[in-house]
Amino acid sequence: MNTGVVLINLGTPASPDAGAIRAYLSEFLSDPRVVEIPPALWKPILNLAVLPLRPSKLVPKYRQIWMEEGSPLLVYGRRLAQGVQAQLDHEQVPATVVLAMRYGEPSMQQAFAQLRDAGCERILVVPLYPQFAASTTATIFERTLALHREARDVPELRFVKRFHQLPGYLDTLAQNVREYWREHGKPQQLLLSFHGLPKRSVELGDPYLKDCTATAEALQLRLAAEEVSIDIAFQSRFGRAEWLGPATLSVLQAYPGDNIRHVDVLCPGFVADCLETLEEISIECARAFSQAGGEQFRYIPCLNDHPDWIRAMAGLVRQHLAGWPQPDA
Ligand SMILES: C=CC1=C(C)c2cc3[nH]c(cc4nc(cc5[nH]c(cc1n2)c(C)c5CCC(=O)O)C(CCC(=O)O)=C4C)c(C)c3C=C
Ligand SMILES: [Fe+2]
Ligand SMILES: [Fe+2]
Repeated sequence: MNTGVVLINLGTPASPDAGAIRAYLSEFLSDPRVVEIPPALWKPILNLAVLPLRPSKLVPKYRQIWMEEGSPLLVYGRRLAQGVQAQLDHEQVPATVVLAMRYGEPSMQQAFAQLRDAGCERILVVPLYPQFAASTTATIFERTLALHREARDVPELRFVKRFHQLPGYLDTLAQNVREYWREHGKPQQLLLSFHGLPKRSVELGDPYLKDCTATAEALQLRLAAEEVSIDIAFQSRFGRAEWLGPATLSVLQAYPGDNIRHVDVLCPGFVADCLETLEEISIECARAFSQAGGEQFRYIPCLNDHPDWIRAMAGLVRQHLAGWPQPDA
């Protein structure tokens, strides 16, 4: 009997064109786990304002970050899946590793079909989000079950909830920062920028804010000897509701007024670089910081396909596969 592992990230448009971006946003923003406004109110806003207007604004942004092989989120996701497969093969852990996206392609449906065709009767589902939010991780759990709703022969399933305390994740992030500083020198300030969430999600019980705070504290401990001040902020606000704060953009705009003019930004909530890091942080936020009087803005890349991160992810998979008995054992 074979074992499958599916690594799942958010998803990204198939091309940096308005049509593909619209199709992606339509699927993403129609998920009631992502936008928790009653559908009768949200559908008209989505169809009459967001989908007609937002894609054309995003075209130049996606074009700026697009890589030769495709969207960075997908490119790094593929490299991670291939790397984890190679690492597990090397460790003689028998498992088939595939990549899927919650929205767009490669779809979760395709991934589960591929694993079923490979004879996998046990599947480990690994959302690529270190911190748990209902709008990211829970929707993957739900979609997994929904995709098997009609099936007659359902595989055994295990789910990874989060991995913000995984030593390999934290150590590789801290090591990346240390190496960056050794090579380029230290900043006055390190800003940890996490993807934001509506405040209401946390009030309703999402552990996301606690997970982000715990991640920041763990990184702070690992970087204490560097003696660089560390702040935490939340980026990528969407819509009119109140989101977690402080907002990354406002924090950066306020720094020069406090005489902080050399800043490094790290985005520990994203394991792969994407629009939100390469465009929103590295371009938009960098520009705003400079306009506010900042002098040096540096963005430290995500874990992407770092060999230590690939090994850490393979280790996480190994841990979660442990003790899963073969039916004939
Ligand atoms: C209600 C809206 C949104 C919530 C809640 C949200 C949470 C959330 N998102 C990520 C990770 C990513 N988001 C990305 C893009 C993106 N996110 C939203 C909206 C919400 N996100 C939108 C509308 C978009 C598309 C771009 C835009 O219009 O600004 C991406 C990048 C995709 C890419 O193609 O590169 C990622 C990754 C997390 C981790 C999270 C909650 C914790
Ligand atoms: Fe998002
Ligand atoms: Fe954004």
